[in-house]
Amino acid sequence: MYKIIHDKDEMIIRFEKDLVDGETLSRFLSHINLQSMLKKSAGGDASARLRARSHLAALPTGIALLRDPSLNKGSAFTLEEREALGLTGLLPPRVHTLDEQVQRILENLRKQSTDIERYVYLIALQDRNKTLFYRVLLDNIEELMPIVYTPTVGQACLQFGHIFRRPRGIYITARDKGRVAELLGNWPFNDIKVIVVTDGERILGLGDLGADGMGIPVGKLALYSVCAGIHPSLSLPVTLDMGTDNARLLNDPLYIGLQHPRIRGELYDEMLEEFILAVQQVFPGCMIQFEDFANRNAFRLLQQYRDQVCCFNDDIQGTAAVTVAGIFSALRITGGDLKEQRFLFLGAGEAGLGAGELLVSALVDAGLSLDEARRCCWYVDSKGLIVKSRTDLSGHKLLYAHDHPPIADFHTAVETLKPQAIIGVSGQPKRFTPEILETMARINERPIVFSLSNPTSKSECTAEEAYTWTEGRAIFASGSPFDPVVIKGRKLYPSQGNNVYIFPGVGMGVMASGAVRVTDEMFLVAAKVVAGEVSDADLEYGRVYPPLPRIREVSLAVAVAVAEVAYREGLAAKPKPDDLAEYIRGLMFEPEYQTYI
Ligand SMILES: NC(=O)C1=CN([C@@H]2O[C@H](COP(=O)(O)OP(=O)(O)OC[C@H]3O[C@@H](n4cnc5c(N)ncnc54)[C@H](OP(=O)(O)O)[C@@H]3O)[C@@H](O)[C@H]2O)C=CC1
Ligand SMILES: CC(=O)C(=O)O
Ligand SMILES: [Mg+2]
Repeated sequence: MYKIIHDKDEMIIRFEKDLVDGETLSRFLSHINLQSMLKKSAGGDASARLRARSHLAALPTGIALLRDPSLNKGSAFTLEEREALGLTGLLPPRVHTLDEQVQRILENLRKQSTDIERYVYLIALQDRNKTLFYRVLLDNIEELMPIVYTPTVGQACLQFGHIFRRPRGIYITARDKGRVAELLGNWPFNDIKVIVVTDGERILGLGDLGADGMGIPVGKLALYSVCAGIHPSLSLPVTLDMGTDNARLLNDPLYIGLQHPRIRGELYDEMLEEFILAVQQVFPGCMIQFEDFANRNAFRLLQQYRDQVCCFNDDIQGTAAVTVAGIFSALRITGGDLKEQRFLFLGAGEAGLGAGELLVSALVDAGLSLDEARRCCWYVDSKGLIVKSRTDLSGHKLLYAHDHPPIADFHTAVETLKPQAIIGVSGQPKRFTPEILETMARINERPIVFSLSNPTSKSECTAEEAYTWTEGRAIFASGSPFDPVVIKGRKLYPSQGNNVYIFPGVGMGVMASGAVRVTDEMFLVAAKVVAGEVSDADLEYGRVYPPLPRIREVSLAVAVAVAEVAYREGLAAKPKPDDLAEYIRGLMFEPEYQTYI
């Protein structure tokens, strides 16, 4: 796509006419840190010419080039590149292809004896050679997503300070008050389109892991690049280290965060506000994804900022979309009418109430009144069934407090309410007991059982339990992956009901259209698109989500639909391309080596 001619006084980069769009160009230029020196050619077409004095030289050379993970190709540098870029002698003589390098990585990875070792190995690869890292992940997504994401990322966060090698992303603490913009400005890339930010207080279902929660934004952003092709240089993981109330971390000499109790109240809110404003200033137009904040902050931060800046909460909105998508697919198996379903959630937090809200939108779309739609959704929280007579309810829970006698436990709620679907989002393992599953199977020909809590150790039941206690009739999805299960000689394929089907595509759709807000409508269309990508053959295997190897196509379809919403709702800052799908496809990062010479 581009060619670099390099002599001792100047460097010229010529972009082939019409092959390079502004986004690719700026991405490339931000790599080489010379964006300010770009001069468009007189015709203003897609060709561009850059001149720079050699002391500002573009590509690093020699060891510095090998140490730059965005540009490094390792043994794949050609002999010409080695000569021109001062690499001759610094690499073993044999030139390898990207495919051969992938083979080497897989061989080594599979030799590791534990998943956490595989995690450390992959993160080290990300530190060395991003192209190779993303190639390996993209081509082996089913095998490797459980390593860079749930469940292994959970284990990594539990011991983050102990496996820590190199920093990644930006850490912001309360002692940085007044200079958050300056910290963001320290990031080497200035064209950031997506930030995933956490304060580490509710990492998966593992609770408060403080700054050790950084593994989550890092993992989510790797998936933005793998699943939706958002170029890695366009995203930034951020941890707001507001302290931790985790006694183990407060006493751990290897903990990476500040060892003080969690900051609450005014100072916390001021830090959040400063961060949000700093992002607008340093990375205008950047989308912010709130991730794994505790319930007490998640809803109110979303409420506060969703109409002010381009942001969303993945645990509330992303999870909602993937849950609704799974329900749409499951109904194709049961033949049920959405309007006649009763959904019983175990857990009435971010994931549960977010899913309820989106289900209600879908039910209203299907013709129910708001009240009727809400009556389809029932919740059991840590204190029992949510009903009108309870006096301890607040916020969104009140919307689902139906007129019904109190029920203390989930099994009795299942027996009494006879739901078609039970959805576990409690972060509490093993709550879908054999008795509950048997009851679901007695009530329903094809019971819908979604056990969405992460990581695997927190799942409300395993795939094997779900199938065993329902005689293989359950339509089962889980937040973390489970292997297929053979029941009575039949192989059943559980699906992974995880917001990874949603957030990468949403981010790409927002970026492509320049959407200035992220709306609920975007999540509803995302749910419909994901459900629409499930084939009849998938359903026959028992899958309610598309197979992971199709995730790029699925994310592309989500991105197109989300961008369409942005254009329709007047939220898009960019002109609409004639062919939106082709345009977005063109933005997608392919992990391939560029030819430097
Ligand atoms: N698959 C996916 O894509 C996603 C999965 N999740 C998972 O969902 C889980 C919950 O996350 P989130 O909603 O954000 O957490 P929250 O803390 O917001 O909510 C947890 C809910 O579970 C309830 N709960 C806790 N213990 C029990 C119990 N013993 N019986 C019944 N209910 C109980 C809580 O009750 P109370 O309100 O009374 O405190 C609360 O309503 C986590 O494991 C997370 O990993 C989250 C996002 C995405
Ligand atoms: C998947 C996810 O976002 C969670 O478990 O928090
Ligand atoms: Mg999350």
